[in-house]
Amino acid sequence: MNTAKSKQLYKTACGFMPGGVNSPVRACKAVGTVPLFIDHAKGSRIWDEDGNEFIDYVCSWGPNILGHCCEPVINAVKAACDKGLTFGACHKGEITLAELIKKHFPSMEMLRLVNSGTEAVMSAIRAARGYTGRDKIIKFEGCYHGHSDGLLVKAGSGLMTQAIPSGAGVTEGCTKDTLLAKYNDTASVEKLFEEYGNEIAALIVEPCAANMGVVPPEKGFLEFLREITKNHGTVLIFDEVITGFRLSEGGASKYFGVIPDMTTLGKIVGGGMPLACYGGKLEIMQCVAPLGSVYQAGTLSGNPCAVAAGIETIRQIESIPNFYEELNRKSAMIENAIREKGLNVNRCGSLMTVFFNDESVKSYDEARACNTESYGRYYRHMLQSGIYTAPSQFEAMFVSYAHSDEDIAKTIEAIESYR
Ligand SMILES: Cc1ncc(COP(=O)(O)O)c(C=O)c1O
Ligand SMILES: N[C@H](C=O)CCC(=O)O
Repeated sequence: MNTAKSKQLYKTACGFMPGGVNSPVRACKAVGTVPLFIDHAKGSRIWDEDGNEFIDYVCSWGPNILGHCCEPVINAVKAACDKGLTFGACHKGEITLAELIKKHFPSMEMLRLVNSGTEAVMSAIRAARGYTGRDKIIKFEGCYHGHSDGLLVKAGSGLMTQAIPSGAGVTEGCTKDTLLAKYNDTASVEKLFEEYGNEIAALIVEPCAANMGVVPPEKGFLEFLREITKNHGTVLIFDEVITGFRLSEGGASKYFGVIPDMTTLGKIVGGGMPLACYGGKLEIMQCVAPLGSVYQAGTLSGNPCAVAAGIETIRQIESIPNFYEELNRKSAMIENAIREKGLNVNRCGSLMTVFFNDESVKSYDEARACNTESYGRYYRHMLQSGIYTAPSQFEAMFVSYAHSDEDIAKTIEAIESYR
């Protein structure tokens, strides 16, 4: 495979951007390659600057559940662009999108549109603190909730890939109220509530962890979190930036049947544009300015072009019969091929990760114990076979509706030929 142009572009990019990238997970150091520079994409496929074609399972880290360049979404964005890129003022689309979100996430009684998952989570936590008048929060090791200061402690995603335990540049003051629990370990949560019970404003969790690789919640874990937070007056926040509109149209909350107090959404809800949101119980959201004194704002929040992409993406999902069943069917075929190869895999709906570990992975420690060199070898093999997957052991593989049976067959062939 010729990647000369990507290599040259990468060299140039390194002179302008840290590590040549605008988000660390894109750097491919962990898998022993340089990043591919993407020229264009369509459906299930992406093409790099050297003209190489790949079946894409990164899907922009989740948003492209309909595949790339879904025509109705592109047309909706074009129409919105024609009317103006940004107003910094109210417009009808915001209401339409909010209605659609609330229809599928009824526990988001009121919500606010923002520009990124990081902002959504940061704002949800601020609202929870304002509402409860408490300072402390619980997060789980290996969960990633964006790059706001207080959450960069034993976080997943790029921090796990680069083995950064807690981000430099984050003051002790910012993280002193962040308590750490272990995913799928109820005792670790109980211990924190015994010690800090009435000081804990919020517990935030990825309801299906996908930033230490995919680690689904064990049976009863989310129900336990619901119960213990309720008993202590702590706000339960489901960070559904990845799982929202992915596991079901009502996200992980509907999929697992557990209702949080607050939810954060990103990725799919913006249809590939910079848009995210947070919301939840009315009495919590009423604390947000201008109704209340929890301040949160954004020049580009509710951007009309991003809102148009979000609306059309949700409408497309709604209009396709058996949408999630189809995603599940295709994902199960890939999962089976990985298992038949004797490799370890975790799957939840259309999210999955091949783990290079002999044991099944249920926790951050088990994920960390994986052989990342072997993952790198697997990644390079898949890439050479025309399959583009996450360049890190600690990320998810995303299956989209645009992946055809032929794509799946080609992917399975690539898995089967892995030695
Ligand atoms: C679960 C989760 N929460 C929050 C974020 C932060 O979102 P963003 O990258 O849009 O800031 C991400 C991904 O980046 C995520 O996977
Ligand atoms: N794991 C991250 C989000 O899901 C990947 C996106 C990024 O940080 O660039």
